[in-house]
Amino acid sequence: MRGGSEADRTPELDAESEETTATGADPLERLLARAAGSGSATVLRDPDDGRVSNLTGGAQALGDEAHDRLAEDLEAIRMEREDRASLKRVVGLSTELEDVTEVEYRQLRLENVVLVGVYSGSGQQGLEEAENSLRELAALAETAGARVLDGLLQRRANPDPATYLGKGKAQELAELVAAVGADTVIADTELAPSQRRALEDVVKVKVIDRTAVILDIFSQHAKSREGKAQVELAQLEYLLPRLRGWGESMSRQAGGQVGSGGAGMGSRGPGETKMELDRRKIHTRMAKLRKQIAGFAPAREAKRANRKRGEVPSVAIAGYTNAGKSSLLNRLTGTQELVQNQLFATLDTAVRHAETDDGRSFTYADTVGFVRNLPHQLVEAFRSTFEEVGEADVILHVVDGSHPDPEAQLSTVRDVIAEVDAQGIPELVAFNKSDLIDESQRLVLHGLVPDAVFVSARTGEGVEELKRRIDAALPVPDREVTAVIPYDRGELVAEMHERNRVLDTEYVEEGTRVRAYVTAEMLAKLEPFVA
Ligand SMILES: Nc1nc2c(ncn2[C@@H]2O[C@H](COP(=O)(O)OP(=O)(O)OP(=O)(O)O)[C@@H](O)[C@H]2O)c(=O)[nH]1
Ligand SMILES: [Mg+2]
Repeated sequence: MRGGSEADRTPELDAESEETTATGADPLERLLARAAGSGSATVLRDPDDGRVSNLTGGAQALGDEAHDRLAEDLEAIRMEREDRASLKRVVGLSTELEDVTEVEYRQLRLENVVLVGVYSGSGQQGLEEAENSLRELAALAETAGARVLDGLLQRRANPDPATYLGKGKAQELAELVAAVGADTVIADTELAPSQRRALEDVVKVKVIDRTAVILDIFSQHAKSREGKAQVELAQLEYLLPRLRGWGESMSRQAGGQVGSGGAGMGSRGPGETKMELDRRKIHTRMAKLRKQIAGFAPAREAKRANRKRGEVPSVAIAGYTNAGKSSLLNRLTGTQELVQNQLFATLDTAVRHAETDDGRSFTYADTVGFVRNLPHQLVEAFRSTFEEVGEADVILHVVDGSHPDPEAQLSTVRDVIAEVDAQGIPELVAFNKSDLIDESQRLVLHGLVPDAVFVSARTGEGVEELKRRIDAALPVPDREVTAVIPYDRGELVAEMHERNRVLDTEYVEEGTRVRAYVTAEMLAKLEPFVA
């Protein structure tokens, strides 16, 4: 049988050479045939990086163990083959409209996009990770106002330095784009300017990257003057190295589809109009923005210091975008914070007042959501809104428990918490959307963070427990005192009720006799009346 021949010891499993191998069209068959003879060493050459890996080890009889190993090898080979055979389509990405009433509004700026990504990890995990990232990109694109038609992934050791996808795959992408009538391709990465141009040349429609989409969303959503300035600065930083040749490849295309409906995703904000400005003007604008932003800091600090001075404890709500932070805040306080099934619905920090069950007041700060691979240009903008978290007494870390990869979300958020030096602050993890979580998922989440609270901002499940846990995590007045407060100093009694913990009250002739746990600050004020 052919399995024993020398020449067959190192079968090349390169997709291209598959069909042309003289000894048999199918590497699976070849391997089976060889295994049926005797186990000889099988060496696979990875066509991506040319590395050689030994898959089955030395020669041995085909015992149970060898059989298992063979099965594993076969599976690995099958997957390799599938990977190479075609681009992987990620299902369920399409955001085509179901509700016709939305059509009118969205047609104004509708872009039809196809998403592409390159991943290198091997096996199921690498693929899942890449798929999750592409799903998130789909949500981002939708938030930016686009309609996602399709999504493709290519497995490759490294993105192609010239065209991001390999040449052949880029051509396939071009065919798909034409077939579905897409007018934009979004790459799940930050493309080098030359990659973007080269890929545009192949696919013949506008190509943008993940960074551009996120910047676009931020520019649409920023409301405060500071937020707007920071986002514009980030956009200019992104634009600057991409100035040369921007749009060049487009104008080379006969009747390019780009620009027909005005500026689209990735080119709103300072993009299109300022593109004609020369670099010097952009630099001047950036310097001005930086100065403006620096000017905002003292005001922000003063506001924060004010809250600190009053010693009103604060809870910062942090978490991934779309985790349900604003929904939960609404549940906890009965306020109406903007809630949307969109990424970055909240871009500016909102502060709400609340009270513990025993009447102590504190504040909640809703913060901007996190996103995987936050563009580095935005890190500064993000950090300044996030600094508040560093001043909080408690961090309420909200995680979407129904998300496919909550662990990655947890660690992304914790990384940034560490970056703003807030790791010392007590963190309370709430797995939100418990209405969407089944028992097995609950167990997994419980394993991730054993003392987390399960809540549903939608049904209200767990909200009372969460409130209790927040109460318990807030700084406690811990100095026991008994004081008799004259009746004309009623404001002190009120303050004790509000910021401290009153154990009991009794009305005596000299005034109100109060026994309480108080903070150091309160104790100083009570000094003259201590019994
Ligand atoms: N099923 C379910 N959906 C929820 C729950 N909480 C929030 N949602 C939905 O999740 C989406 C996002 O909610 P938001 O409260 O805006 O999320 P956020 O974390 O504030 O998001 P950003 O402000 O964008 O960072 C909305 O569509 C909510 O209706 C929940 O407990 N269960
Ligand atoms: Mg929000």
